[in-house]
Parts: sequence; C-alpha cells; structure tokens
Amino acid sequence: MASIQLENVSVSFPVYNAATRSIKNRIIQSATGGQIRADTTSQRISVVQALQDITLTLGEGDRLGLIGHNGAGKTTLLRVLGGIYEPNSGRISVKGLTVPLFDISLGMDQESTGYENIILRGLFLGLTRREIKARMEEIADFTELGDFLDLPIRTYSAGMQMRLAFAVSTSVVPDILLLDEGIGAGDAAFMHKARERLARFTEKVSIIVLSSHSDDLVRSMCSKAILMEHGQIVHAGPTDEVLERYREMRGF
Ligand SMILES: Nc1ncnc2c1ncn2[C@@H]1O[C@H](COP(=O)(O)OP(=O)(O)OP(=O)(O)O)[C@@H](O)[C@H]1O
Repeated sequence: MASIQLENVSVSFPVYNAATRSIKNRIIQSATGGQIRADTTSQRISVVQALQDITLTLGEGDRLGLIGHNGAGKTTLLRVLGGIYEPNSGRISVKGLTVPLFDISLGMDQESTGYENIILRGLFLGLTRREIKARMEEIADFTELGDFLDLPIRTYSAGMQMRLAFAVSTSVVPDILLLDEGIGAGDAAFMHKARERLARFTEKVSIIVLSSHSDDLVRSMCSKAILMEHGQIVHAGPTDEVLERYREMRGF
C-alpha cells in the first residue's frame, strides 16, 4: 500500500558568499520566498529556510494540491517526496514506486544516446532493466524521435529531451505521482498526446501530489490541498476551502 508520512520535516539551503551583513541577527521575510537568516557560524553564509516543520500523512486514493505564493516551498516539498532532497531534520517515509514528472532531465546523461537514456532514466525511477527492456519499443514509438534515438541527447532540442523523459516516466503506472503544473517544452501535437496519456495514467495512480498556481487545475485533479506560506503549512483541508482561504489571503 502506497503511503507518505512526513513528521516535522525541515529543509534549508546554505548560501555561500552572500551579503549577510544586511541581515545580521535577524530573519528576513519578504512577500515571496522562504525565510532568509544569517548563519550563526559564519558571516559569509546566509541560510534560506525553504521548508519548516512540515507534517503530512497521505494514503491510498489521496490527491493533494500544493498551493502558495512564489517561493512558498511547493517544489522543495515535491523534491523531498521524490527523494531528490534530504530533509535537514524531521522524519520521512515514502512507500511505493514514486515518479516525479518534474526535473525531468534528472537521471539522464547528455553524452549517452536516446536509447541509453531510456535505460538510465528508467533505472533512476526505480525500474529494473528487464522492465525497461520490455517497454523499450513502446517508449521509443511514443517519443516519435526515430533515428535520433541513436544519437547523444546533447544533440536534442529541449522539447525532444522532454519527449524522451516523459515517455519513460509514464511507461509504468507508479504508486505515487509527483506533478508540477507545466510538463515543459513539447510542441502542441505532443502536448495533446502527453495530456491524454497522463489522464489515462493518473486514474490508476494511488497517490498524486500536484503543485500548481492554477485554481482550475487543482480543483479538477485534487480532493484536498495544503496552503503553504514561507515554507510552512498554514491551512489544510478540502480543495475548495483551501483555495478560498488563499483568495482571502491575497485579497482578491
Ligand atoms: N538550491 C537552492 N538554493 C537556495 N535556495 C533555494 C534553493 N532551492 C529553493 N530555494 C529557496 O527555497 C524557497 C522555496 O522555493 P521553492 O522552489 O520550493 O518554491 P515554490 O513554492 O515552488 O515557488 P514557485 O511557485 O515560484 O515555483 C525559496 O525561497 C527559494 O529561494
């Protein structure tokens, strides 16, 4: 059974050679972003607190929307769930095959061919070589990249790389799907095909977490949501209730 459990998870980023003099001994909080504070050990280091004390439990059938201002911590939270970032503190347990459909070039190598990258990205996502080989032909067909699959992917355009990564990432139905609102640089025909594939696929996924600035998208995909502000969860509940709270906060 797929599940996600986060207990008091915090993530901070040290920023070296930052102009910390202006933020000596105080915490800066602007309208956007996490919190910036000076590091206690060095004048030359600032710390951006991207997530602070996040506690969250998700199980079978949950569709969660992440809502909040620029820099609120939505992408950082997705990256923590995808195992891309380790929390600095707190406990995390993610059970089930997890596929991030953002940071789509992770696990790919620019010098390797399209075919080799299908294997690399597949292994990165936790598939076995046998599972990848069994799907190779279907993945290659879906990309429509033809003979380009024999060339190193540094010769591809951004949209061609996206086609490849998307085709591999959606070749197996995961237990947990992590989504960012934009899946990138595809052309209109591919985006249409990608959306259809995604719609078929999302029905079967056990848990979905979607980060989005689009109220309509969150409403159409998610039954519940959390509102994030400066790295913290400030409201959690049914999607409509959380969107309403966000509207009130923004004052429109
Ligand atoms: N690698 C990094 N180094 C330093 N700070 C970072 C890094 N990644 C993220 N941050 C900071 O963490 C905070 C949260 O960023 P995050 O990308 O999670 O926000 P977000 O809610 O996804 O924003 P947006 O809606 O703009 O995409 C921001 O203040 C950002 O500056």
